[in-house]
Amino acid sequence: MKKRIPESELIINPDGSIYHLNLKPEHLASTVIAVGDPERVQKVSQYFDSIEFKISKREFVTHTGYYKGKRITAISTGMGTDNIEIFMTELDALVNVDFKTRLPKDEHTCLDIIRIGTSGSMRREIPAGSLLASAYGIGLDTLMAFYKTEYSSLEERVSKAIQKELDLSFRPYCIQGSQKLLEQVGKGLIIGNTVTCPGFFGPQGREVRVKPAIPDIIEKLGTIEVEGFQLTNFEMETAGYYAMGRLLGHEVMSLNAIIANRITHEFSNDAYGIVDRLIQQTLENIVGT
Ligand SMILES: O=P(O)(O)O[C@H]1O[C@H](CO)[C@@H](O)[C@H]1O
Ligand SMILES: O=c1cc[nH]c(=O)[nH]1
Repeated sequence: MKKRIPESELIINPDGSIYHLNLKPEHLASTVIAVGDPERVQKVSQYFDSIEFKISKREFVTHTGYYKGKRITAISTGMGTDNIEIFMTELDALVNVDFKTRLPKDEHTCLDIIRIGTSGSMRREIPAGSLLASAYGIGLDTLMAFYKTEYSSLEERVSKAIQKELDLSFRPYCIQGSQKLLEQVGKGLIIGNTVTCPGFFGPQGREVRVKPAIPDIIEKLGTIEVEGFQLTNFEMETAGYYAMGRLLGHEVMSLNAIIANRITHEFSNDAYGIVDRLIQQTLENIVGT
């Protein structure tokens, strides 16, 4: 027997839209481009041939439209995996829950969700200006202490190796992204393994006025190798996307515009240009030209 989801658990606004994203099921395309920065949504939708719908609430700005005949929704999420947990759960509810009966639908709809975000490289050979697709995401946050999922043997071994190397009191999580989308939208990009951090400064080894607890985190993560598996870059959402994608049954791929190199201490003076290149390349790869 399917369980009705109570009003306090799945919150639907009086106009029939979902609580945080402010979207109704008909507003969402089955291909979603997710970006961190609300201003980046327009940077994606400027290339659409037409825009049928726009809305915003909090950090969630949505534009749905058509690119070369393909219906695409571009949405911003803000920063961090806590936002991604909300984003993915509500996105999934829009397609997999009947809002009238509050029951999960009999037939599961799988979304293609592609993150276009910025990131810092932890490898000398991946300079600012590179475009990188994340084969795996490694979460240094604790989101997955609150959900249960299956991990592959490689994912378990990577998590254990990182916990040991950083001497963490909790187990990080390692999750593979969509292999289907890696082939489609990762075409021509560097393939890497992305470390998702619960912060931009201390958790990524940056020191402004406060010394991080693991000041040599970049060097430590750089030495980790599990059967050829190495870590390549830092950001703040990828592992959360991959974990929620696995739990909810969606294809998810994180694409990274590398704007900084943490080894050479370079920060690109053309971050917007790098992101724009990634946006245009991704749109073309989505429509398969
Ligand atoms: O450019 P976005 O997509 O926000 O991604 C990266 O940039 C933010 C930090 O500056 C974090 O969200 C990180 O993941
Ligand atoms: O170094 C970086 C650059 C972008 N985003 C991050 O989280 N880290």
